[in-house]
Amino acid sequence: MGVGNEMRLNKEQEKISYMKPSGHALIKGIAGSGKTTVGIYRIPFLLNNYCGESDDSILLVTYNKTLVNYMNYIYSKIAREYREAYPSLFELPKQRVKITTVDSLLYPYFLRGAKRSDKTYTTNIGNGEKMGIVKEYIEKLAKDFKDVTLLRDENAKFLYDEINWIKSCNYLEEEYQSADRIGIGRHEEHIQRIPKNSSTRAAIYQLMEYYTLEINERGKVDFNDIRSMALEEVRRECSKRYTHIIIDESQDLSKLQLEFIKELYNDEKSYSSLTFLFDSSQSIYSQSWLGNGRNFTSIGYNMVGKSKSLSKNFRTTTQISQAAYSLLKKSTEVVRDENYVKPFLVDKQGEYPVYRNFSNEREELEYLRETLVREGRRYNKNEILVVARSRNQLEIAKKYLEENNISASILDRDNDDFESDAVRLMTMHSVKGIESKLVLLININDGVLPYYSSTDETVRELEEVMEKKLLYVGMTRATEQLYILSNGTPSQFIGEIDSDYLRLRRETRCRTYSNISIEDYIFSDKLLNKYSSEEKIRQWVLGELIKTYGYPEENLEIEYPVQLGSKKGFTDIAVFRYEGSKRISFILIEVKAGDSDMGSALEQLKSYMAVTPQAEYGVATNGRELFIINREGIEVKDIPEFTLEMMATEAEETLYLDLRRDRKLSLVRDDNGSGELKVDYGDIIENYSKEEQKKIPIYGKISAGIPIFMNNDLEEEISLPLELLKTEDCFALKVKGDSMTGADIDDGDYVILRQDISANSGDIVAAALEDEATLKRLMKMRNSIILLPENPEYEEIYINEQDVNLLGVAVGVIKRSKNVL
Ligand SMILES: Nc1ncnc2c1ncn2[C@@H]1O[C@H](COP(=O)(O)OP(=O)(O)OP(=O)(O)O)[C@@H](O)[C@H]1O
Repeated sequence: MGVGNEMRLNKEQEKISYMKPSGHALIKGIAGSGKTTVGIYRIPFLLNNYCGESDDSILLVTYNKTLVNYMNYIYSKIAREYREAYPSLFELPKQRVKITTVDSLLYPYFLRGAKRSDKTYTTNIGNGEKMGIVKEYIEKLAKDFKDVTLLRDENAKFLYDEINWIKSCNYLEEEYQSADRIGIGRHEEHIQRIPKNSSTRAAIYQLMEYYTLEINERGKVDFNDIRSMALEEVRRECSKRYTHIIIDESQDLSKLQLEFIKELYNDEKSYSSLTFLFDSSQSIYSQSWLGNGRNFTSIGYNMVGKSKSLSKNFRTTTQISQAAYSLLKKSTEVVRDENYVKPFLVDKQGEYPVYRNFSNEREELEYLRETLVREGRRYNKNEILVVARSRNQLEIAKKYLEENNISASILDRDNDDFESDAVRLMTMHSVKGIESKLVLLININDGVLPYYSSTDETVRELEEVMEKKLLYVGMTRATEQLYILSNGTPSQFIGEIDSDYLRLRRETRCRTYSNISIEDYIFSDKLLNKYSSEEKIRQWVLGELIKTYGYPEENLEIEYPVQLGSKKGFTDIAVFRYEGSKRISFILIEVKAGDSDMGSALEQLKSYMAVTPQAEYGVATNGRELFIINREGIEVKDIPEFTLEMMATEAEETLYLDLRRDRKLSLVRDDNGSGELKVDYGDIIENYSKEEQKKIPIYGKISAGIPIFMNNDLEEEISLPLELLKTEDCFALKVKGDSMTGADIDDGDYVILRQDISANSGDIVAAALEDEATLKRLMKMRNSIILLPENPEYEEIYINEQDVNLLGVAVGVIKRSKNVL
């Protein structure tokens, strides 16, 4: 979570933060929905109201040291900022409140236990030594368990994970034999990782026992030994218990850790509380107990009637949320979890995530460097977070950046300087719970993500789900802008993110490359070689011109001839606009196959533009890289979107939704110089002379889906019959977003609004919310207003009547595309 000066808890969050404590409770919430926020805000509330006795105290606990550091950092920041406004709220007697990790609570008990048994242990055991022991005993056991094919050297890493898992669950052998592995065995069709009651499980259990004995004999312990010894010790005697415990990221705690926390809970007071903050979509460890689908009853709590959900992501922009959810949406393992919370989009306008693929690591690093320099103009270094799957990849990136004079620092459990003036680097696992304005996920390659610990198919299927959640965690860390980079073959998960939500460049509308099937090719009768890889790229570009930029097919041409001296050249695509009936090829596009060098493509493009004086823009792309230049050959952000003015005006036909009369009309503008407008009412066609029309101004975009900044720049004008507009003052806005699609209002349409400051229930209105504007259907309640989207993916906006600044009431819509109705 971050610190927003004006952050106010929403209703759901307020209810949870200030609810009367009554035993155990479950707060489920999607990434960024304010679970940690609620946890932190609940502390002063509990302290002031439910900590009356001298032994009462509060514990906020999680598994991850970095997150604890971060929570303390945020907590003290909030305390500082809000102390003046709410002196009582943040004046916390420190000794009554503890924010810490489970393991640091555990450790003293482990030490006490070791002392009691007169033993000294060291945790100094490296991965090499661990694997060595596992392999040694695999060999021994393979002789006794001849039918167990898993007992092979190459599965050592997997078997080691399994050992860890058994230990983290504190299982006896018969419990392990009947345990649902990874917890998703609840659904019959799900695979058991290893068959229950099998000799394979017997062998693994024995391997676990041998392994533990061996390391203990060497005077060493691993984390699970520490935890289980501590659990034994705390059960013998607990030295401090807490009246209120809040567990953040509870989905990722192991059973041992959860059992330990239970021992610290003083449930004897009438106002005691144990709160689990939980998100099944973010469980990223195989040892996670609850996050892998296990019911809370498995740790002794029945959550029926005790759970609440937070479903709005306040952290990321709508665009980043859409991309992140699209990754999880198709994963049945994730969405069928009984604790899965369906996310709702929050209107928070931003830019789409950028996805780039490079041929090698060096190119990717260079792009990372360039991006950091470019984005460094908008963000401080410590607002930038680079995230990779492994520590090793971070080391490589850090080295490269530092060689290029960009200070970078790897944040981990020992380094929690969130404010230092350096780009922050973190692994995907340690970044959980944390956020940053700009996030760059690097090395999202095949072989890196998903990472498999075994060649066993069933194991891989299960690990795949976890690895997908890991990418989801990474993506949902960005509050403003997200970049996803890969090199070589990209991770399979990239293809699972809906390409609608990815862009090749920031500030360019063009979506990332996606494969179009040959049956859907356009201009297919004109294609010389349908099967070429260049054609794939061209079809993707054509698709973008039509879907993203709104150009009708009539405004596009392929193999457009240009005269180069005595020779004829052919540009791959030309985009036209019309001035009256004059056709102007104002964008020329050169496409190349995926691995082509862009230098020569750019040269070719420039030569074509040089002999085509009307060409204002040139585009060159190979699907991976995209260059957009102007006539001077200088790179520009984007090509223009299609506008009605670009149509051939001799028969410009548009569709108009008359909202007042609920009818659809066709408008045809003649180009005989008279400016006459013909309106087809269905039963009658009327002609309107110029004098019978009214010019209305079109302002900058409004968001139907996403409130965006109002832009007062006058863009252009539109003429409509006076009869349709009546005498009122009207203006038009261009719609952006998809939250009103149920009312036939789509992205790129023009909505005609009557300037007004009052509206009736049921009207579609444009309203300004602070500096932002949004198009929604208005409903009046007693003292408040609900702004309703017409798309089930979006949530309604509740607002006090006096806070609504009405811009206008929609009277009609000019459709961008005439094919939609
Ligand atoms: N009501 C709100 N209004 C505006 N911003 C909010 C609100 N609630 C939370 N936020 C902000 O949203 C971000 C995410 O909050 P928080 O970290 O508490 O979510 P979380 O559910 O714990 O997320 P995750 O599980 O992804 O770590 C933070 O920046 C927080 O300040």
